[in-house]
Amino acid sequence: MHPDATSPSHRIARVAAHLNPTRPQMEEGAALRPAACRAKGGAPGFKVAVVGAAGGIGQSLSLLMKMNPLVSVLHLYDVVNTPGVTADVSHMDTSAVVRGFIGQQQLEAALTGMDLVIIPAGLPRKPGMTRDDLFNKNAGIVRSICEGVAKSCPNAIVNLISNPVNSTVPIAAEVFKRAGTYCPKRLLGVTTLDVARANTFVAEVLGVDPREVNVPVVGGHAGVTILPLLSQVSPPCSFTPDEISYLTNRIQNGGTEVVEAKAGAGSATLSMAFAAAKFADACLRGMRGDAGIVECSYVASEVTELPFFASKVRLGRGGAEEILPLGPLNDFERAGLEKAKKELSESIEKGVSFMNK
Ligand SMILES: NC(=O)c1ccc[n+]([C@@H]2O[C@H](COP(=O)([O-])OP(=O)(O)OC[C@H]3O[C@@H](n4cnc5c(N)ncnc54)[C@H](O)[C@@H]3O)[C@@H](O)[C@H]2O)c1
Ligand SMILES: O=C(O)C[C@H](O)C(=O)O
Repeated sequence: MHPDATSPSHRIARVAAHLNPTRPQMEEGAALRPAACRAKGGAPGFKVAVVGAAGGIGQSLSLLMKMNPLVSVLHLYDVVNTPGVTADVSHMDTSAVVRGFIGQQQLEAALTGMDLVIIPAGLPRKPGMTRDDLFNKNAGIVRSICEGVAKSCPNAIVNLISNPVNSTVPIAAEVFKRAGTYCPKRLLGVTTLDVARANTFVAEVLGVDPREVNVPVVGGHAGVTILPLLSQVSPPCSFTPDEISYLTNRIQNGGTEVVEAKAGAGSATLSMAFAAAKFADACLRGMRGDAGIVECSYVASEVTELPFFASKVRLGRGGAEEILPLGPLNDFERAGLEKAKKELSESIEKGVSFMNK
């Protein structure tokens, strides 16, 4: 260590370097290092990147991940506005060291060494659009980010949020296959918001606390592909046919409900950040070796004849260690499953074809 390294003037110089937003590190790709003022690198925990960190989901998600005690290093990457988000989040007095990265030339630095990469990058819907209408813009964004993952942190677990999830997960799988880094267990499409909505709406109907309710939601993440299994709600309960129809419709259209309420200002961001943080926390606990961590996720699967499907998965050190079976379905759910599979199959094919063009 330099003899003056711990002197007050040396420490102040390093703090000042951080506070100058035009300092050379940012241009050279070395990133914001607010915590470099003191050696904090010893804190145990995982290295997590949020890609799309300056967006509606990304900002709240960055805040929530900074609050997670399992995170020791938090990298925030976006193509715009990361310095401000990074400076802001880095002032939270929690232990994770926060570093910011901006622009394609810093993607590699942002991803190198990461254990978990959470991707909420890409355009959100406006009223009148389907998630599939985002395909043309978001497919390329997801491809380039996943190429970065394959190159810089091929062993990281990926939580993919960008829509249309039913197609972006197959795109990511193709990118990793081409790079020779594909491990199906490590690629997880985030469908936790469907479960959060299902728990909320079911709890409203039952008149109980949503935290006591767990509704498996299987299939995919768009319209009829979102299939809540209301016959398998925990704790066990029953619904009238009207309640089943109301709940299924509301859960399948929860995203559209928010898009319409926001009236052109985007889609779900706050509830999504909450759901993504919950899912990431479950992944991190699994990676740490905790037992019995089960969440729904859209993954490579043999639960149906389709190559990807959302269902309950057991999370472990390597990601989705086990894909759990669907369990017994009633007639209504079996009919829903057939509709879901038809649409899912087209969305999966669309993602794979995009990569084969
Ligand atoms: N899986 C889900 O349940 C779910 C829920 C809500 C939203 N979403 C999806 O998440 C995505 C983001 O939504 P949002 O509301 O945060 O949108 P947003 O527009 O507010 O933010 C997106 C961010 O991505 C960034 N970005 C664009 N291209 C990028 C790239 N190549 N690399 C890194 N960052 C890039 C943008 O600069 C922006 O900051 C959308 O596709 C949306 O449909 C998914
Ligand atoms: O509905 C959207 O477009 C965003 C997201 O997929 C959601 O379910 O809220």
